[in-house]
Amino acid sequence: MTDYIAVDIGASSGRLILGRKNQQQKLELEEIHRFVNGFNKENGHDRWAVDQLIHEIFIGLEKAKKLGVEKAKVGIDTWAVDYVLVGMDGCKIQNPISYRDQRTHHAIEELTMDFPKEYIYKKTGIQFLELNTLYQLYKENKEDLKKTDRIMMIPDYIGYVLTGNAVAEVTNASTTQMLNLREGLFDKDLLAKVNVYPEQFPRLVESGTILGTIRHKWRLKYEIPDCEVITVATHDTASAVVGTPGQGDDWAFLSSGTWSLLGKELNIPENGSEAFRENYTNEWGAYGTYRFLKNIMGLWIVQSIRGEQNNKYSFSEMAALAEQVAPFQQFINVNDERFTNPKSMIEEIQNYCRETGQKVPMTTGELVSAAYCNLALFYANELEKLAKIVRQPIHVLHIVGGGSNVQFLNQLTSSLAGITVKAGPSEATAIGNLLVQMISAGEVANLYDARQLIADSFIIKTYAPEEDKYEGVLEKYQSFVQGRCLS
Ligand SMILES: Nc1ncnc2c1ncn2[C@@H]1O[C@H](COP(=O)(O)OP(=O)(O)O)[C@@H](O)[C@H]1O
Ligand SMILES: C[C@H](O)[C@H](O)[C@@H](O)C(=O)COP(=O)(O)O
Ligand SMILES: [Mg+2]
Repeated sequence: MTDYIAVDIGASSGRLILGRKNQQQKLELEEIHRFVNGFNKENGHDRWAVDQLIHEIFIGLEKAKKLGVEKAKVGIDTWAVDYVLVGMDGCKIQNPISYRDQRTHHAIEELTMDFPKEYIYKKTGIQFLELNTLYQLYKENKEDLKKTDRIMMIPDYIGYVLTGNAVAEVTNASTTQMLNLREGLFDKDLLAKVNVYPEQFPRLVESGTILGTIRHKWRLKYEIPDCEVITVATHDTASAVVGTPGQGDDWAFLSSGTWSLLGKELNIPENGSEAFRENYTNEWGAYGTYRFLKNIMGLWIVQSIRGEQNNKYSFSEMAALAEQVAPFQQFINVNDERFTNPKSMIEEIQNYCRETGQKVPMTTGELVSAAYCNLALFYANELEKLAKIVRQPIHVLHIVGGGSNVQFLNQLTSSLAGITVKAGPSEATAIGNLLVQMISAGEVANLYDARQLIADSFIIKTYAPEEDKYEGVLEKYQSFVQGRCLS
């Protein structure tokens, strides 16, 4: 029986999860290590401590060895868009800058002055977010860029440090907004626009490619199993979509973690005028699919509230406090860029409500209820648009990720959107990571069988709309947001 280890590093936390098929042919998980992730100010920018993340991975692998794992396959997935500049000496030039750093403010307007957005969208089908790699490279330190031999996306860089082999895995490479949909390569015009040469990116590979074994020098330093690294769907959201047990074609996914990513898995990209107008993206998925989705601010808002209160409450305690508050006391456009990285999320929410003449949430319960209610409203509003753009009905929303634990939010979403919600698994990203490894090892036949295995192995909770509850609330929200631009 082969052991598989998923390394899933989201924006707020990382985890190593050991997976294997048990005697009953069910997928069995064991969380062997969890650690906090986050960015800090360093050399004038918000940066990720990537060496610490790599150290945490080795600590997790040492724990696997102590559990008796002698040999394993390993897959690494992380958040998107961010990258490491690697110099001629093969070493990183600086710690990678976080996508929430202020440096890309107004970068879209600047870059698209002489490079129309419609043209970029036709080429790439990727949504316009200031955090995209394209705008980060546009604003990158020119001296550092000149010293750069390779530009590696975060999970590719981690795989490179572990094995010595550098690749650009397509699901995460697509989030750069520099992959040409038609050519299947980095777009020459966009590379030139940001002064990057094609050879500065490693070769593109599909999910499921064997990257190599962990270098001997690491086995001298850490007591770890004999590991072979597989390049999985290295964008964590791509792994989350693989790990979503959707069946048939009337389902949508909501990867609910630090970000909420709401979308549908398509077999051909949808980069027409309506998708462009609604700023939907066509991130590449595993096995030739496309993740037609929209980024929504997500539980970052709740994480920020918790952090500002010195983690006084656990997330489940915060959810319980929110449930005691009468819902929908104020409307908030959660995608307003003011919530991307404010000094104080609590003050930003309160100022938003003051400026719009609404009740100001003061207690933790009121603040978290405002976050949940307005996330659910955003989801319901977007589901209507999503179904229209893809010209397919959506009857089921699969909510996966940590947010799938929030029963109150799951039920609100089902009632507002008027559709069935299926919640779980919360570790869908890690599960999707493991399943791509199992498919590449021939232990699971394909994506369809992988999703069947998930449905058979984990408890998925179903929520049905509560008839006539919150009658008219969505319509009132829609007219409120029409009065304010909704990104
Ligand atoms: N038991 C819980 N109750 C309420 N919220 C939860 C619970 N577990 C996780 N969450 C929510 O899920 C979020 C983390 O989701 P996760 O998918 O682990 O994020 P990421 O992968 O971005 O680190 C937390 O910020 C929290 O809001
Ligand atoms: C900027 C990207 O959209 C972002 O990386 C997002 O895809 C992501 O990382 C979601 O994963 P979390 O687990 O961090 O919410
Ligand atoms: Mg995650």
